[in-house]
Amino acid sequence: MGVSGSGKSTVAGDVARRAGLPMIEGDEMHPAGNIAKMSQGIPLTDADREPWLEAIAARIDVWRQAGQQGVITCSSLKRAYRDILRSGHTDVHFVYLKGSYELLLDRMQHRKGHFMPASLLRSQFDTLEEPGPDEATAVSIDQPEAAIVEDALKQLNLG
Ligand SMILES: Nc1ncnc2c1ncn2[C@@H]1O[C@H](COP(=O)(O)OP(=O)(O)OP(=O)(O)O)[C@@H](O)[C@H]1O
Ligand SMILES: O=C(O)[C@H](O)[C@@H](O)[C@H](O)[C@H](O)CO
Repeated sequence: MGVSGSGKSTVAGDVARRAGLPMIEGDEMHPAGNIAKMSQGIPLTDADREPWLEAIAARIDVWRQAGQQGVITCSSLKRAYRDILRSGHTDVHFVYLKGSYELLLDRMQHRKGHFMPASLLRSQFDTLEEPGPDEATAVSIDQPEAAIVEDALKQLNLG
């Protein structure tokens, strides 16, 4: 979890590979209307995000029912969103990729070919309810990718 540009896709891909787990890109589960909105620089509302979060929770439940683990990326900005993803279970572990607005803006401005404009970063931070240690383990993104991945694997007891 983390705001746009925090490295969810990058880190989740590495973590999944290292741990031998399947990985799903949460952004690919957005309804088309959500992608269209973000592409136009319009922030999503709670109502826009709800069906998307429900779809991700359902996908997690498929893994749960199969007795399998997996890695899935999702911004998960508010506690209420994380509640939807947990859906009352204690087996959903969040890794919060934490970084400053300035660092993220720089990364988003240098990223090519992504639908999310850097202009939406401010609203991502405005929406973000940072998870406390009761909800997630935070990993600083102000370090090389490999170090972030090591931290995440350790926090998840996968390393
Ligand atoms: N540790 C890092 N150091 C430097 N650049 C990084 C690091 N991690 C990711 N990046 C770069 O930052 C950008 C954002 O990363 P990425 O696309 O993985 O973020 P994201 O959270 O999945 O974004 P979004 O939610 O918007 O899809 C990419 O260009 C990526 O290459
Ligand atoms: O909750 C949200 O506003 C969205 O999930 C965004 O965070 C994007 O999907 C994603 O991060 C793309 O950049």
